[in-house]
Amino acid sequence: MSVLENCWSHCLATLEERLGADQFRIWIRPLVAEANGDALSLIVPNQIFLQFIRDRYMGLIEEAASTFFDGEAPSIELKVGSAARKAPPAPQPAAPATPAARPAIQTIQSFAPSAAAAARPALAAAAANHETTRLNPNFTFETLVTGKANQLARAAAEQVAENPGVSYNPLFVYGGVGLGKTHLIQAIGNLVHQRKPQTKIRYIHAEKYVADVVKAYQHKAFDEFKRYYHSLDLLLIDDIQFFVGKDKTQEEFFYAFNALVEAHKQIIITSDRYPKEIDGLQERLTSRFSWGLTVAIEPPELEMRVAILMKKAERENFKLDSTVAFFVAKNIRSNVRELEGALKRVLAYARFTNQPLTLEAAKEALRDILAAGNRQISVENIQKTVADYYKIKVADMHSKKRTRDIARPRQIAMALTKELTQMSLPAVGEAFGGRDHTTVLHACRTIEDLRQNDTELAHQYGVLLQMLRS
Ligand SMILES: Nc1ncnc2c1ncn2[C@@H]1O[C@H](COP(=O)(O)OP(=O)(O)OP(=O)(O)O)[C@@H](O)[C@H]1O
Repeated sequence: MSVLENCWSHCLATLEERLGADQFRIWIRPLVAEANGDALSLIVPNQIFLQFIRDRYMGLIEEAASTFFDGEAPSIELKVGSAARKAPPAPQPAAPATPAARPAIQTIQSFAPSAAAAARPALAAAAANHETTRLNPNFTFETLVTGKANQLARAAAEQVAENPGVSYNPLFVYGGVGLGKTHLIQAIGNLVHQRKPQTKIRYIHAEKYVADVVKAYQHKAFDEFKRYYHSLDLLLIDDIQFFVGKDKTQEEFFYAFNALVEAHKQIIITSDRYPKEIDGLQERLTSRFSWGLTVAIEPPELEMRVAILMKKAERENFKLDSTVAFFVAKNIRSNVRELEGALKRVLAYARFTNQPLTLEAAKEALRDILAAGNRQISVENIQKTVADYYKIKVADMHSKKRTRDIARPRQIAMALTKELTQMSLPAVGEAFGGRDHTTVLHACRTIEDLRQNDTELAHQYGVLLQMLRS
């Protein structure tokens, strides 16, 4: 191996660690390195790729190369060429699980009704419902794409799956609609089940838990209800905000929570909000929720959205062109569920019309969604949404006031406008009381920095993004 080849191997190892497996596989692995005199040429498959690598990853590549040469990076050039691997090597499509190997849907242990309970028809029906408790076998860590938006949450989840009941109890995962909370916590359930099939795991949506409490109440079967829930090893409870206003449910859950945590059994909870923001949950519950670890899942950034699209397309045995993936990811920014919906639509369009999946075909397939999206997001809409959220006046978006409680929301609104509209910096400045474009740039940079370093602000920004895109 030449020195430059060695250097590239070093870069690959560093980048894989820094970027995570999915982004690495999609963006870095297709690059082919060639020594070109003293320079290192990286051959990329197409112009879009080239631009993307230059914008997003060149800094990291140069940094990695310079650590190899103790601070003296070789010159690195990007070239489009046929030597590059045309596409990320497609993983083997998941082999269809044979019933004997693994059932398509895995049934997890549930409580067995007592003879007396079974004799009561409604409770027997409730018990039968428990029998159908399911974890989705597709919701695994392998199928979960990782990026900045969820890497902390994933790391915590993996640790909990390694050592349930030990590291963080409860693990509380929060984030907006369709960002992968259910996927993540079911991945924990699936991994624990795979490693220790005898573990008593229960995944339940909070609404279903409420219904179970109601049934136990109607049939005076609280002892059985308690026996069942208090005997679990791992309880995954999804969308706990549905407990709001349900006092009896909250009381029962409080007992279950205490019993399980005392016995070092693991509880994992999701919600669309930070625990203390869930109005209508008893204080004794919200305070317990922060005993363990609370982690957020944020809306995915562009690279992660592209990675998700590529991965989902691969699972459908479809080789998605990166230009098309980019186009979809740039335009569908609200959440992963919608991204999946858009991908299905694009794939279906190509299949039905029997056309190759070109950029034009993708534009056509998503025409109405894009038109609706573009209609909704205007600077006025952003200013109003942000002002309402922070309880300030819309007029403050245009005013000269500089107090933090007004200036910060205004900076957030400017950053959102830059992100969600096609407006130029001067146009954004104009819309915010005739400010200079440098003020807008400063606002965007400040908010970008705060999003990296201030989790509360990052969460608020994520919520606003979702509100504006929905
Ligand atoms: N990082 C990711 N990688 C791959 N797929 C993802 C990712 N995040 C979300 N998804 C997919 O997006 C879809 C929606 O995710 P999920 O249901 O877990 O969201 P959620 O946050 O629980 O939503 P809700 O708030 O509506 O309950 C699922 O099909 C899931 O597999």
